Amino acid sequence: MINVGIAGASGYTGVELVKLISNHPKAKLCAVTSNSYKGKSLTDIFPSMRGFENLICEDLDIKSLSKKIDVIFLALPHKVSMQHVPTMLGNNIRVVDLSADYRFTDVAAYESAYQTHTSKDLLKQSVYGLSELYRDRIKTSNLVGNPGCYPTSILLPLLPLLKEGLIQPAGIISDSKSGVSGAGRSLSLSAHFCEANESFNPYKIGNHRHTPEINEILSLHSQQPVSITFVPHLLPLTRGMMSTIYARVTDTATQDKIRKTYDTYYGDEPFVRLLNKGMYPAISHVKGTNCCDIGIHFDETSRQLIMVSAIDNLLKGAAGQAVQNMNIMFGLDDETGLNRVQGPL
Ligand SMILES: NC(=O)C1=CN([C@@H]2O[C@H](COP(=O)(O)OP(=O)(O)OC[C@H]3O[C@@H](n4cnc5c(N)ncnc54)[C@H](OP(=O)(O)O)[C@@H]3O)[C@@H](O)[C@H]2O)C=CC1
Ligand SMILES: CC(=O)N[C@@H](CCC(=O)OP(=O)(O)O)C(=O)O
Repeated sequence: MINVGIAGASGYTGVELVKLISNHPKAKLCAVTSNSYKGKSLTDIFPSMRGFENLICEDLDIKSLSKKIDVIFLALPHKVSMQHVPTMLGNNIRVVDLSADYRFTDVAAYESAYQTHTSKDLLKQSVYGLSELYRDRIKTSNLVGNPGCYPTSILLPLLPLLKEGLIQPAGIISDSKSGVSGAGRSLSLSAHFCEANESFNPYKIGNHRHTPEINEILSLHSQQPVSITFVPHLLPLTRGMMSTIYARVTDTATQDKIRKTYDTYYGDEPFVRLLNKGMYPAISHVKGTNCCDIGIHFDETSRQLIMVSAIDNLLKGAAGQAVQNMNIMFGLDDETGLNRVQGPL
């Protein structure tokens, strides 16, 4: 059994982790932390947990946690994670961090999008947690920087084609949409029901903090630096995310080669589903699952490739992928504890 702690269990990704770990056949939920709900039980915060999981939220006290857990999920805001990670690793606790604090290898890129990094040395040691593409490094890692939700939806369709030289690194555009839970549980005006309901709008065009994360990973796998045009939108949905990505193909690309490349990379992957020609993803088809569905349209005449991906931002975009990474770190099959669909579809 893997003994698990969840820091930030009172948040949206935190409670998804609680649900997944409570149902995981090889993991035991041993500790949950929260500042504002310290001393309260999980059912006080989320009444839907009544009868399923009733742990009491405790302080994030690393000495006390280290006596009962092997691994911790940090469902905490950026900057808060990096205040705790060095001490956790020093106390032999393996870490999957859902914040952006350990996603970057380039300190300057992190600091340009977030804030001064207080444990820069660990960026060399941390592994980017895009499970399908970084599995070999995740296996032996003590510190995984779980990807952002938008980057997961964009990198999964793009990376195989970019690595195999089938799309041009210049001029990639992603038009992406997220449900409101992507903004977290603490109230922001744009997430207010009256603002988001029955509406649809782009935001942070040209200055979203996921752009440097996406560019860094794409550039690491490309012959030349990549600078993507990324336009996020807020959808009036609780959860779910879709990215429609436009790229020019290279001279060698054909429909057949594109499909074969996806088969090579994802044919054996349980959570990436390439749809047949003429079929496209829908948020309702991935909601409650850890899957990323990908549909493509290739126009031979214009040499334009359109990739459409859909994920559940709270699962493959956060808690589900984090559990997938824990499974990889502890030598389990990726699917362990993740092969069920949550909620009605
Ligand atoms: N929502 C999403 O779709 C995705 C989120 N992420 C990332 O996952 C992380 C968690 O996100 P999400 O669950 O949405 O956020 P929420 O705002 O819903 O939850 C944040 C959690 O952190 C705790 N927290 C806040 N401030 C502090 C602090 N100073 N010290 C200790 N704990 C604190 C909060 O509760 P309390 O005050 O009770 O301690 C709460 O449990 C973030 O880094 C986010 O960027 C990544 C991918 C997708
Ligand atoms: C709808 C919405 O507001 N989405 C968030 C997604 C951020 C997220 O959760 O990712 P990180 O972990 O990188 O912060 C946003 O655009 O900032």
